[in-house]
Amino acid sequence: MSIQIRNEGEISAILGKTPADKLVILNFYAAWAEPCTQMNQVFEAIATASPNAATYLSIDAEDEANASATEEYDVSAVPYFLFLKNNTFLQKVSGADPALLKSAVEKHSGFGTLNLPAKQTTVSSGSASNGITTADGAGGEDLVEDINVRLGKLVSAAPVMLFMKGTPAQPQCGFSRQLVALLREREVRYGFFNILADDEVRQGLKIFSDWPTYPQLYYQGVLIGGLDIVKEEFENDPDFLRPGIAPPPPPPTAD
Ligand SMILES: N[C@@H](CCC(=O)N[C@@H](CS)C(=O)NCC(=O)O)C(=O)O
Repeated sequence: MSIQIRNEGEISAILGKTPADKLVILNFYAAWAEPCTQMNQVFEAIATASPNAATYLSIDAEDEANASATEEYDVSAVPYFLFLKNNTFLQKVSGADPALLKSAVEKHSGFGTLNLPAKQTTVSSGSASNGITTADGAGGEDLVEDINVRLGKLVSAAPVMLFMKGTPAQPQCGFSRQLVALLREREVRYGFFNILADDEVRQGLKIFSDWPTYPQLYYQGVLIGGLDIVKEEFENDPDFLRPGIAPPPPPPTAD
């Protein structure tokens, strides 16, 4: 079984007492992201099949207590696996790719071939980005359709979804930083997508939602707006986005 990390200090303590030749694998995940659920199962299956091959750490990338770790290890998307030995970076595996994760463990642990149940090593049909599994577009009309299908899934990936520049732990723009601070202040739980890591989403969502800028906040797949709108909503309604209470309808257009 992997070790569930509760704060950044636990990672340092474990790294500090791990022998120099032993592999350490950090699994950064988000609870709301379906590809993370799948990869968490693969991670646990590997840890169970080969408990001595590595020290296996599971880290909730959205937990405030782990914010400095996600910053230090530059986690901009989940699932995200980091391979370390003697505190030195060896490899990262980003996205939901069970076969790649398995082969990276085999390569760096020196423990040979891992025997896992077949279903644990099947690569899903899509590629993963920012924690969301996407369809592989074939081109032309199919591709356009796939982008819209993908965006439709993305905006509903969590009840409250924030599309931002950077991550909550490391916002890359003042507007995104302010919106993260507002949500944190109001204790709103949300999923996030770093649009700087995916230009297709960055440009596509502007058209899809007819909103030209970031951040963009969605509630149950419906656009609420950018920073100015969300700020206004919080000022006008103390219950805005409070769990169990629906927000007012979204504004018709960006100005
Ligand atoms: N007043 C806007 C500010 C947001 C904004 O102007 N964002 C710009 C700069 S970070 C943006 O996203 N530009 C489009 C882009 O970078 O793709 C709001 O309420 O959200």
